[in-house]
Amino acid sequence: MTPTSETTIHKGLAGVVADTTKISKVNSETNSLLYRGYPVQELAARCSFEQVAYLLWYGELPTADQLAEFEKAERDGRGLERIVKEAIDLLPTTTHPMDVCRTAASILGATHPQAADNSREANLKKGIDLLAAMPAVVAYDQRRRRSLEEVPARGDLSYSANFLYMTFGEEAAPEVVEAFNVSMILYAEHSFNASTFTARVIASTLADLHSAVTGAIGALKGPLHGGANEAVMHTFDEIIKALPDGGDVTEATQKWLEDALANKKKIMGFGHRVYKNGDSRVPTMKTSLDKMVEHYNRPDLGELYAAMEAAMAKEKNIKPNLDYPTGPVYHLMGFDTEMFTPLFVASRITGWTAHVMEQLEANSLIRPLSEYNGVDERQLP
Ligand SMILES: CC(=O)SCCNC(=O)CCNC(=O)[C@H](O)C(C)(C)COP(=O)(O)OP(=O)(O)OC[C@H]1O[C@@H](n2cnc3c(N)ncnc32)[C@H](O)[C@@H]1OP(=O)(O)O
Ligand SMILES: O=C([O-])CC(=O)C(=O)O
Repeated sequence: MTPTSETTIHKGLAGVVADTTKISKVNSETNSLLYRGYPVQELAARCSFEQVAYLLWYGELPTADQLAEFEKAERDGRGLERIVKEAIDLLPTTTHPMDVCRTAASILGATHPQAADNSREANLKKGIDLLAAMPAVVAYDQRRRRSLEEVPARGDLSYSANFLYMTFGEEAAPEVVEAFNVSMILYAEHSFNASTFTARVIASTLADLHSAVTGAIGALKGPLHGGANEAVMHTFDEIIKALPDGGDVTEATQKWLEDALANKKKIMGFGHRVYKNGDSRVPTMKTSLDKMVEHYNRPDLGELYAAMEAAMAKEKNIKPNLDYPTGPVYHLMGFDTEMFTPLFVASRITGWTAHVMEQLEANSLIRPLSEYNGVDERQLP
């Protein structure tokens, strides 16, 4: 079929249902999100990120024995091979951490013994190896930017506790580990978002899983997608910088927003392609933010968060998405702003790879059509 000017174009594929999935259900009418049928809020309240990763990949929550085996595989894979560290060391510290993650994912693929094997069994192994390695990549990169020595992984800690330990060199408080675990669970999966769809497009050509993940990292980097969690913090920094001593945060935020909207800027951390009445994950993450604001005694950040949310509601009637509360949570934990989206990567590896496996189970090359609107056929001079 050759599209004509009468063909309906679905710009940005908005509203297009491209395939079925059993992995998650995003329901904008009920403002809900299910992973394999379970409400994400319940998973965040009662499960570890490791349990959720297992659920996304295998379709069911693990039994105690299955979880023990799964956790052992994740803990065994925590170290970083020398080649990955050497490659990271070759990159200047001006390199964006998302480029470091993308490079690391590519090297992990180039050196994986089962790289070319696209069986489900091999892809599960590659998935857990990536899940185990990415925290080490992020922690290694964060520390080298601060001229600090690498901290080796601890096999006696959970995924989240070890992630924080490797990054900051000391055990985090239980409430901080809990908030981090919640963020990992909420970021894990969200149906056909741009980076997951990228992974599925790449998988549909029968390329290998690491290629799909590497491409997905590139798609996540943009500020209209995962990069928004960093951008939220840049917004807060700008408002704080412009705030005169003893100035009113609400007024300063309102002014910043009016200027930004007058300049036709998109306000990062707000709006969503699917949810038009608020993101299902925000209330859970906001509760974690409140706990972190209290834990670190930073009511000023809580105030700024509330001021921008209220100003956006007044000016545009647009609600926050998950990146809005997550950015300040990671800031309070001590991560550099540029490390926020790599944290999203570490979590979303689970969703991406679950989708790669699902795509391969009933594959069809993803190749839409385009309507040509360039110059008519003509002769060479
Ligand atoms: C984890 C995630 O990836 S969640 C998304 C993270 N991304 C962001 O936070 C970036 C900021 N948000 C946005 O740019 C958008 O809301 C998107 C890209 C997420 C969704 O966009 P779309 O569904 O394509 O909606 P679209 O951009 O067409 O917006 C519809 C209207 O709302 C406005 N709008 C939407 N979001 C915003 C925003 N954040 N700031 C200002 N205006 C906005 C648009 O300007 C547009 O207005 P118009 O009709 O007057 O032109
Ligand atoms: O679904 C989307 O378009 C973006 C998003 O919230 C996510 O990937 O978590």
